Amino acid sequence: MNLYSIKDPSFLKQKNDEELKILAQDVREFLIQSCSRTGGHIGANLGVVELTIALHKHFDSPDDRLIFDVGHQAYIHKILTGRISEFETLRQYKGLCGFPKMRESDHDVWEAGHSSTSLSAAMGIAKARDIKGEDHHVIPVIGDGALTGGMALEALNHIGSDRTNMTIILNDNEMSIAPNVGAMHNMLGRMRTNTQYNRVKHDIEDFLNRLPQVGSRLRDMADRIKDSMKYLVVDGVFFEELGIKYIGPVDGHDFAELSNAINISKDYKGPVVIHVITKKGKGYHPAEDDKLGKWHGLGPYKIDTGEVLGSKSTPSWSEFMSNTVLERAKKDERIVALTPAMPVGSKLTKFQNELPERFFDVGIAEQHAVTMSGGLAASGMRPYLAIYSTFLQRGYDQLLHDVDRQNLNVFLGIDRSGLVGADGETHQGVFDISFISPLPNMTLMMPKDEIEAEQMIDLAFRHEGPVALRYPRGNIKGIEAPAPREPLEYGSWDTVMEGDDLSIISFGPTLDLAIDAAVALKDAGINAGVINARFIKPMDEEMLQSIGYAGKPVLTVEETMLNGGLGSMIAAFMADHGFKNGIRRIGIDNEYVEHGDVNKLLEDIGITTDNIILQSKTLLELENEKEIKN
Ligand SMILES: Cc1ncc(C[n+]2csc(CCOP(=O)(O)OP(=O)(O)O)c2C)c(N)n1
Ligand SMILES: CC(=O)[C@@H](O)[C@H](O)COP(=O)(O)O
Ligand SMILES: [Mg+2]
Repeated sequence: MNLYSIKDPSFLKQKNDEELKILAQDVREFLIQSCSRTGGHIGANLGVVELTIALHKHFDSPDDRLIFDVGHQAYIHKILTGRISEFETLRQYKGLCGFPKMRESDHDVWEAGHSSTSLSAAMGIAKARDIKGEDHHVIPVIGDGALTGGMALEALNHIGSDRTNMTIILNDNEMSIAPNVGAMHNMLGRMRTNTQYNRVKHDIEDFLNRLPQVGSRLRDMADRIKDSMKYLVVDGVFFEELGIKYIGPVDGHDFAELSNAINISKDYKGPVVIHVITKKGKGYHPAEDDKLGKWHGLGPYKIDTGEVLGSKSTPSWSEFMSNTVLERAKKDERIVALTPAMPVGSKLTKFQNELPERFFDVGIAEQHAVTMSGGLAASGMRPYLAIYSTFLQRGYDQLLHDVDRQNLNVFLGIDRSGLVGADGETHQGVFDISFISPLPNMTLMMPKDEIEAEQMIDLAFRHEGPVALRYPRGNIKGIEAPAPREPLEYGSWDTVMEGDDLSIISFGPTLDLAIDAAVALKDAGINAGVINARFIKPMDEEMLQSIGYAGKPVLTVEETMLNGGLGSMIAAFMADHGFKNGIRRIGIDNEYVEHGDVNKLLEDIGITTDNIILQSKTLLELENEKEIKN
């Protein structure tokens, strides 16, 4: 069929299974073609083509509420709700979002990007339905990876005890981004292979139903036999014991099985989980055969070979960090590495292969990862926890209460610090400075290049107390065979360009923009100094005092939120010490930054060389006006 003619999912009601199969084929073909040009979460989406079609056929979205966990697998949902023509702009600046987005469609009733939120959201939506006396279905769709997240378990605990009516779709493809891990994953594996329990249970139910006159004592006895069967034939009937009816396992690529399971669930009063077995990457060989998680989400690729396009000149920051830590770990047995489900993104697979006994992928469990790092440190180990800036948000209390408060030697590698681009609002790594800097014992750094990063790694493993090192998405500079540098002086900033007219203070990738601006300003007769504020906490107070006494205006440049960023800390320092220097700050002002090419986003925000030049000039003009008035 012409997929471009789809306006909403209502057409599915008339389709039989054979027609749905053809539709699924067309959708797959479209996804493979379209994502080869734009990139995106192709593997996850190819796995849920039939499932999403079946959900839209049997439920009535948007009255019935489909809630996609993480939301990276909602492309088919977007196609079926009339958004196919926007796929050429997927994850691009001002284009279609890679996750559900309420402003795009009424069918997107919940937004996400972070994992394991769907069940709590579903509980809230279902409770509101019940309080308001409404009558619609609530259908959270959660993956086996997302089920390893603590929030999902907290929600199940509530849903099961409350017996709230909803249909939970558990999409089990045995993969998180990497192969899934953990006891929950092992348990699902046993359920997947154990169809015996369901068959026996079904046979008994069938038998009882066919005997309408059966006496209550006989029925009670049969029910007890049926209940005890689960202990005999299944390792753990986790969901049923929680009070959630379990239907499955269901072949997630078979429309008849899916329809049957969904229809049973619709008649049931109370919570139901349908355990759907799918194959990530289904229908496209490179993605289907992927055991490493590369095809979970990626950039444009060549369809015939599966080759990922785009040149890679230097190693990524993640690769550099993980490999440098690995080299140190080979010499220091106290060093262990942890990741909450991101061994692929954080490039820790080499560490995992070479030192498996000192590597922990704990699943999507940021809170656990942070506190476990604390536990390791409390016992004399030197844990390195690689964690994306955006996902560290979920481990904040653990960072504060468990790690920082106890002043433990945990080394956080804060991956994807700064703007990340295509994933957008939910994933920009721009809040960590604001939430980490108030923690009294924390050291927070960001290097300007990999040489400085090496010095910081060295410092982090020697330092007593928690240390966080931010590094961006993207690649290192590839500096050739540098001379070994002196160890970093703790808390010291570095003057990279002298200049008396004003000080431009920056760190990390934006430092280069500041240097370019200062060079251009020199040509315009303005003597701008540039300072590398490589320690965000503690700040170099000696240097700030000297700037303060010199009365130099200050321009700060950072790819983070202004509220709580370095600029605001410098402004507070100046005010607290009675300095009246003029200060301007460049950074992100009180808004969420959407998806798109990082350079375009930086331009929108004003984190550019041109704007640094402009703001420097404005700052100096304002200072001159101030002087004239005085
Ligand atoms: C809190 C949080 N941690 C980590 C991630 C990164 N992440 C995105 S999808 C994903 C795997 C999810 O696996 P699953 O739920 O099984 O979905 P699948 O991709 O297999 O369909 C991970 C780890 C995230 N989005 N949110
Ligand atoms: C959906 C999700 O959270 C991840 O798949 C994320 O998109 C990975 O981002 P990177 O590509 O930066 O590793
Ligand atoms: Mg999965």
